[in-house]
Amino acid sequence: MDLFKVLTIDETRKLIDDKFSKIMGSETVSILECTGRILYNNIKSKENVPDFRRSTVDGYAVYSRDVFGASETIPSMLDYKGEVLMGQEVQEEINFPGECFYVPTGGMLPKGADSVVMIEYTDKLDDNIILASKPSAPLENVIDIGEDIKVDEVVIKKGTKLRAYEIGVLSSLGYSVVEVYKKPVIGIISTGDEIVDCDDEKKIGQIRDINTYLLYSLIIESGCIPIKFGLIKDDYNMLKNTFKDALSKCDMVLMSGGSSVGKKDHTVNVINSIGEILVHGISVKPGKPTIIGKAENKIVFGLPGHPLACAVIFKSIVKNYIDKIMEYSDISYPVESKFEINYHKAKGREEYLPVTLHMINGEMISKPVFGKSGLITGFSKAWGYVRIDRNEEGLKEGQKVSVNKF
Ligand SMILES: Nc1nc2c(c(=O)[nH]1)N[C@H]1C(S)=C(S)[C@@H](COP(=O)(O)OP(=O)(O)OC[C@H]3O[C@@H](n4cnc5c(N)ncnc54)[C@H](O)[C@@H]3O)O[C@H]1N2
Ligand code: MOO
Repeated sequence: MDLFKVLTIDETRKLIDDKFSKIMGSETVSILECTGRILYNNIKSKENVPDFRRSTVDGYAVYSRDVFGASETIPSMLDYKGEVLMGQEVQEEINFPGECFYVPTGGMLPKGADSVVMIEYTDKLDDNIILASKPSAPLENVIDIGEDIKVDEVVIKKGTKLRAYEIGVLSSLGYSVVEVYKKPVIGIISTGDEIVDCDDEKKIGQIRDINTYLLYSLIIESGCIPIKFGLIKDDYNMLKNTFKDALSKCDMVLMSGGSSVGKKDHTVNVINSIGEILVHGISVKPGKPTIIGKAENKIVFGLPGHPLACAVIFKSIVKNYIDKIMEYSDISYPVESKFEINYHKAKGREEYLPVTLHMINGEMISKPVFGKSGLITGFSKAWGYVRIDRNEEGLKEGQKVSVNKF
């Protein structure tokens, strides 16, 4: 396959969709361990929440018609029938006209009561008579049966990423465990004679490994399990053996470096020796010399060595595939801003430009962070990125742009 017969990002995503149909299986995990996991099935409620009428205040449970028109000058006179105890079913009921029950916040309303008058608006005339000086409408200060969740309602949809709020819903419905997608296991192989590990001694001409750690973190952020297969020298056999090992242990493999056309760029040959190359070159800046292959029915990515290019391809292509196999759609809401300067780019490549955001005179302004894709600080200094379409020639000063968080 010729290098740089490039596909667009959209064509690349479509090709991945066509060639790979894998969907992850499920596992059951405790709700204490499921933050950020993707839900495998719809969660349907077997019950109403709450399943009894509950007071939201400390006060007197009444029939609203009994306090209609009550005021400080002409209070409604109510017969006190007793007290509701927390956590207990109330057997008694109140009768019209004029009966009431004391009810604490969260307590069950007796039958016949549809409203609660807050204690602040009542006076105890004697042991049997309560005066209410304020009206209380039907269901005022009350959570009705099924007001939160109705029986048979789908409360959380399959494919939802579980947050604290969904976990609260699960516990309210009596789920202590939940079925979620298994985390994809992703292998990372970094290649290059010049790369040393971050705590190794470094000589002139060598650089510390960034991509292993960058990818490791991006994989965790994306809800997957990373496995490091180490730093491999530019040696075909060593790379092939490590690649085989990674394929046997992982759902997908990411190789960083060696994706271009240099003499020591072995990634293409190694993938070809076991599987096939599907893409070599994407029209995106940075990240053009990306490789996508298929080996043992698994997807394999050859990511560019330049750290920013490696991150852009992860975010735009790899993450898209990860979401797909967990049937998750990541909806992110960009921040709208005005671009600070005129910025020129060549037509033909989609570009991911890192930017910072600034509130200036009440307007959100985005400023580009310039830097080559071999520099790591481009994204660490930035808040997010602006995606510039491949057919655009750049951005104009003052142009409205959407900034996505990185
Ligand atoms: N003749 C051409 N040369 C290059 C082209 C091209 O089109 N024609 N494309 C350039 C672009 S764009 C990129 S991106 C790089 C991609 O190169 P490779 O994927 O083959 O990566 P390497 O050559 O191995 O490394 C490139 C660069 O990145 C550094 N690197 C590699 N791995 C790591 C790591 N784990 N952590 C930190 N930095 C890493 C490496 O030292 C190199 O400086 O190719 C251009 N060349
Ligand atoms: O992908 Mo390269 O990083 O455009 O520098």
